[in-house]
Amino acid sequence: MPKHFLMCRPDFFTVEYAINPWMRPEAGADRDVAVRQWEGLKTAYEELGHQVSLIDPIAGLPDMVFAANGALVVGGRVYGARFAYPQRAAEGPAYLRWFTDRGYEALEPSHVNEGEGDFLTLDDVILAGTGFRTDVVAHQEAQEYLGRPVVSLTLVDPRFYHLDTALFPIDGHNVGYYPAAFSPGSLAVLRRMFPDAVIATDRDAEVLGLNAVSDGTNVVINAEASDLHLELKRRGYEVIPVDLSELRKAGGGPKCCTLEIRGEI
Ligand SMILES: NC(=[NH2+])NCCC[C@H](N)C(=O)O
Repeated sequence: MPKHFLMCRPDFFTVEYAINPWMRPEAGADRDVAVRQWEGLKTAYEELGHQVSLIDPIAGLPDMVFAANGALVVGGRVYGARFAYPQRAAEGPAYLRWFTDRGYEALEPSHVNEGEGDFLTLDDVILAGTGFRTDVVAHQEAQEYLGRPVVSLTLVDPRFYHLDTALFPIDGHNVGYYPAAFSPGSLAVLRRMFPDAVIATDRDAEVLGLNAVSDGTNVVINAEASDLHLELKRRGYEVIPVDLSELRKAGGGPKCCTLEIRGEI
């Protein structure tokens, strides 16, 4: 089944502030390299038959490339984002406007939440992260608006500040995740819900290997996550490695650059 993704070209990408432990403004980042790597990701999706729509980047919003944070779209309904840090605040309304301009039904959120960075949608449940960015009350707001069960998971390692840095849906019913990123209670929930999950190693997690995008057959994943590649191949998945090393300097990977639009209007 082809998917529909929203992406944002990193034309204004920089690392000029630090809101997660990956970001080192003094080290900077190369925008041209970032654009080239991002083009590689977009091409990978298109070659797999997925549709990519684009939102115009805005000068002064260097993290806008991380489209996953812009909203959560399920069944054609758009739950808007409200960013935790002022540096990214203007992205929420910009992404929301992209959808309302195209006729989508949308909710302006009352609570802090960073879209698909912290909400990952499976067939029967939405997994929702909290602890660093998204307020747990936003989980309830999303459940009420989208009419899907939302399960809250608490993140405890600041390197894995969004749920999508520590876990990814492999298909509609199973996930891969990094156990050390979760609180003991949340880890017990994951073990109960997903007894057959793919468990990532420290090495996978440290290259943001969990920040992957699967269509149920193909997994688009950071090139360096070699342990995960092997395990996914062993399970019969097609591994599509991408190099997003320049965007990782801002704490992002393939999934961060990708907002899935589920259910057209
Ligand atoms: N979905 C994601 N994990 N996005 C990555 C966002 C990176 C961005 N620099 C931030 O800290 O907000």
